[in-house]
Amino acid sequence: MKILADENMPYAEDLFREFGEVELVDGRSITASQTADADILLVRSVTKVNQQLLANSNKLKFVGTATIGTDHVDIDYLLSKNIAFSSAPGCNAIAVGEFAFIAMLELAKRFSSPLKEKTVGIVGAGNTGAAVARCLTAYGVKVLLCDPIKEAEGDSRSFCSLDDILARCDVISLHVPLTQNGEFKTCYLFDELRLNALKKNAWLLNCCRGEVIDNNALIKVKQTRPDLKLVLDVWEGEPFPMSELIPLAELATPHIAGYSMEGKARGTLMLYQKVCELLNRPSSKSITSLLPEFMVSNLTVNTSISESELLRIIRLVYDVRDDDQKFRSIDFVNGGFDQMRKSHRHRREFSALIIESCIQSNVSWINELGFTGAKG
Ligand SMILES: NC(=O)C1=CN([C@@H]2O[C@H](COP(=O)(O)OP(=O)(O)OC[C@H]3O[C@@H](n4cnc5c(N)ncnc54)[C@H](O)[C@@H]3O)[C@@H](O)[C@H]2O)C=CC1
Ligand SMILES: O=C(O)C(=O)[C@H](O)COP(=O)(O)O
Repeated sequence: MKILADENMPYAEDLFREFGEVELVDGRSITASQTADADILLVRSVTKVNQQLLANSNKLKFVGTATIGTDHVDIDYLLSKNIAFSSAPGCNAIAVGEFAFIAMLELAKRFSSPLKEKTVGIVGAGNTGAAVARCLTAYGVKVLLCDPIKEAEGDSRSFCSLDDILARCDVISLHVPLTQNGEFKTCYLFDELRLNALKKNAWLLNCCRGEVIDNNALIKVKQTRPDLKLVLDVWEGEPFPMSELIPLAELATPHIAGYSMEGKARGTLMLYQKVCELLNRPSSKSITSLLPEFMVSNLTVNTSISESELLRIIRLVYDVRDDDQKFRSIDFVNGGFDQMRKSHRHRREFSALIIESCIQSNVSWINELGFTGAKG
């Protein structure tokens, strides 16, 4: 059996070699001739999986994307060809949630404007949106949710309209899939009108898909609204973001909000489990067996923790400023965006750090944030 996998999919060889020969390829430039003799195709968000790519793929039984988003896959085409498909829902939701929370703490410090005093609006209350909300709620920040689809489905959480979010929130974080049609389409959900409706001094974070914000409109609005602060992890036209937009963002990164080692491992593992199911084979692997040891094991906190101290602890696990700084210096024309993503293997989730607190009042919120509590 031949398994063709994106080379930017950690642990693909370790997990899939039990099924046959694993060939690693550049996902961005994968061709129809490469997929022609594949039985299993494993991709990430940079591969457009469609009729053109699969024109000669007569043996293909399964396509898996180790991502949450599926806007790069023509799922109807796969269905029509009887090719099984799976994405990895939720695999990197914790990573995105922590990334957005960390970015908010960084802005709070940079502008001496405490996060705890803000109201944060989350647009899209699925796996990633809920993960951000979990961090914020654990930390005691007021959160409003906007998700008309979940609301219509009868989800028991309370929801606001997008207009409400725009009017009431100091911080807005976007967590919707990219959709081109329908009543709730998200392409250019944030157009010039909505961008101009943001509250004075608002912070806008985009960790979902670049096209959810009209990037040209964002450049235009930002020119007359220096009060707005932007965190942009995703960009229209990746891997070539608009060069004028990058300096306008406080934090700018190359679509790596979901790139924790844990998130990537979970994504690959979820596809491995799907293939086991498809082939009727037992799945024996777990993510702990895949992950390397974290550089710090235990941390003991002796006092109550201020916001800037929390950020100092978090920077031990992941310092987003490093990625921001590197991003601003990469050579976009010569593949810098993808290179930075491929070599991104340093980030861990909060759970990698075991925190013991001598102060009882710290314990529950530290654990709710996702850090691991010390055992007895
Ligand atoms: N930057 C990164 O590295 C990553 C980006 N993503 C992106 O984030 C997106 C969301 O991921 P999840 O939260 O896991 O997906 P999800 O499917 O769990 O949740 C998305 C939510 O958005 C809601 N929604 C759809 N249209 C909406 C609209 N017009 N207004 C408000 N809510 C709307 C849906 O009802 C759903 O509850 C993915 O589709 C992917 O494109 C996901 C992971 C990593
Ligand atoms: O899961 C998603 O959806 C994402 O956006 C991924 O985190 C993006 O990673 P790549 O698939 O582009 O490596």
